[in-house]
Amino acid sequence: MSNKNASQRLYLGLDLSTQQLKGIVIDEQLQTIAEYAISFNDKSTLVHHVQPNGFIVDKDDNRCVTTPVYVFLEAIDVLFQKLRDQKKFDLSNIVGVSGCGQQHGSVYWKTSSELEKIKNFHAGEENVSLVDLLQSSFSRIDCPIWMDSSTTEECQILEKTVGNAENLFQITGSKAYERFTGSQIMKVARKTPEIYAQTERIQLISNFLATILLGEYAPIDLSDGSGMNLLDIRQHQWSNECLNACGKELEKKLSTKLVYPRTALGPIASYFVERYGLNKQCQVVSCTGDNPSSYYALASDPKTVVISLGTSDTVMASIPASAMPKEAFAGHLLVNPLKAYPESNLLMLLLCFKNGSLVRERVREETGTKDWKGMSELLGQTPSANKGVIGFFYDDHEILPHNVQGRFYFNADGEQVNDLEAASKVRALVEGQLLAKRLYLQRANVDLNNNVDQIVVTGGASVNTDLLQILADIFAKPVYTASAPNSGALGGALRAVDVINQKPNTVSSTVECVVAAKPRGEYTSLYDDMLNRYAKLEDKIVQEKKQ
Ligand SMILES: Nc1ncnc2c1ncn2[C@@H]1O[C@H](COP(=O)(O)OP(=O)(O)O)[C@@H](O)[C@H]1O
Ligand SMILES: O=C(CO)[C@@H](O)[C@H](O)COP(=O)(O)O
Repeated sequence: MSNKNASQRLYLGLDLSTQQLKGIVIDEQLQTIAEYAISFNDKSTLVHHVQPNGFIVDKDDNRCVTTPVYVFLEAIDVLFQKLRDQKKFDLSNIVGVSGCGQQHGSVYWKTSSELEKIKNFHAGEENVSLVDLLQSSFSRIDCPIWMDSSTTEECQILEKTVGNAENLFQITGSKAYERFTGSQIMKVARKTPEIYAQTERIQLISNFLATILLGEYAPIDLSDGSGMNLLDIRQHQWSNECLNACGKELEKKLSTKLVYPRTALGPIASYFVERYGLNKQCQVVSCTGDNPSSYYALASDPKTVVISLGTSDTVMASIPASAMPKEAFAGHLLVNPLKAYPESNLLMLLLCFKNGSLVRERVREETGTKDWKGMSELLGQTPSANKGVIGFFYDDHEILPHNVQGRFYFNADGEQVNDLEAASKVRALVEGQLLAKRLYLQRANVDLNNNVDQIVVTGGASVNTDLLQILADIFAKPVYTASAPNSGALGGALRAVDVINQKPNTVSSTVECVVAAKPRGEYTSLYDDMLNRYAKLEDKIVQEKKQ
């Protein structure tokens, strides 16, 4: 163990995301010491609870999408085993741990009694796993995740109960969205009242992660809590109106306490000390949503737009609370993890596009390309703006625009066509996905000319420099990437650094980013025109869907 250093102070960040659990260990200088990813679809690592994609699409209703809680639990054990078995550093040097989770998903606890076994775990029980210890803890095993879009009826009820969509937006920062936890909970309460009654605690995936690390129920954090349609984002409290609409005595099931993303919760559970060698002094810091966590890591100032190209594609920006629009828009406002409103008067804008990496993978396969390099070669065969061809790829019910599904291809004359040849299809996909990001930022009144200096890109696809060049050209802004693409996990590690070292509440640690693509001026007006055509064609698709 040559690299071990007894005085080293290390910080662990975790990201319990859609397809994997990621972990990153950094030192006091914010340098990466180690990175790990446990894929939910990898049979060689998740022996008992592997899932083909990390999630299950219901065969009778493809709008219902869940992940068994055991997948999360096994992945946590496997990640800590990997940490224990590596020889790079000593786990007892980890002084703080925090993390994040895919947003909106919910975990249903029947009882906390078995959590005691994690908190007060005794050596000698080494062979039991988290799944073994928590066998009777859950009132339902399948956790609805953010890809679920089965709660349209519940969304309508929620909006109606508070008056209308506009009112819900003014209270919670979002109109009703199917994946938001409020309507998901309402569905459990309406369709399976016996399960709702048996449920003692409902958690987001982020505070579920903190709960396992602590060995006791951890509170929901305000930034991730903003993705539930249940929180009053100005008051930083639950909205009683929304709670009452979604379930009986819901506050009790969610916990009254809400915390800011930088809150020390207590020491790590003895399970992790006894089994994996963590230090019993290691502190657990509150966990948040993967998007706020990435934003925390990468947004050095409010003029940075962060784009995550993961399973979903997301766009994040800061907007002053005073500029909160009077009219609801298609996007979400969250309690800002950087500088929490009202101190700094900033909210975090989040735009989420459901059809992200999985559609890019599918189109790559459809066009006969084996890998991302092959896809780049196809991209190289067509010019910027694709000779006027535009495509919309909503394989799954999209979020932006809301609930539209299908593929729509248009030629340079704006006529709909049945299919596109391979090279044109690949470019239509990439340009269409990236144009949508600019369009929805504009629709959310973000002034790209005056209020945005740079774009920082993260997530699995952020290593693809061809995508980043197109992004720079479409936005006419420089595009940066961080050295570690797993910024959600990194944000967790950085929050642990900030909390353990008690950095002032308004300054957060951020990582250095390097320029990955510069905008090429000759394409700016081409993409400005394309954006106008894209917006009109999208309107047409949405209007036709309504008829
Ligand atoms: N070179 C690449 N080009 C484009 N996409 C990539 C590349 N490498 C990985 N990806 C995509 O990254 C995705 C995973 O991103 P990630 O941010 O880790 O997802 P999540 O956090 O949602 O689990 C994969 O689905 C894959 O399609
Ligand atoms: O629903 C949203 C945000 O509103 C998603 O962004 C989830 O948070 C999942 O994130 P990834 O696993 O795609 O990073």
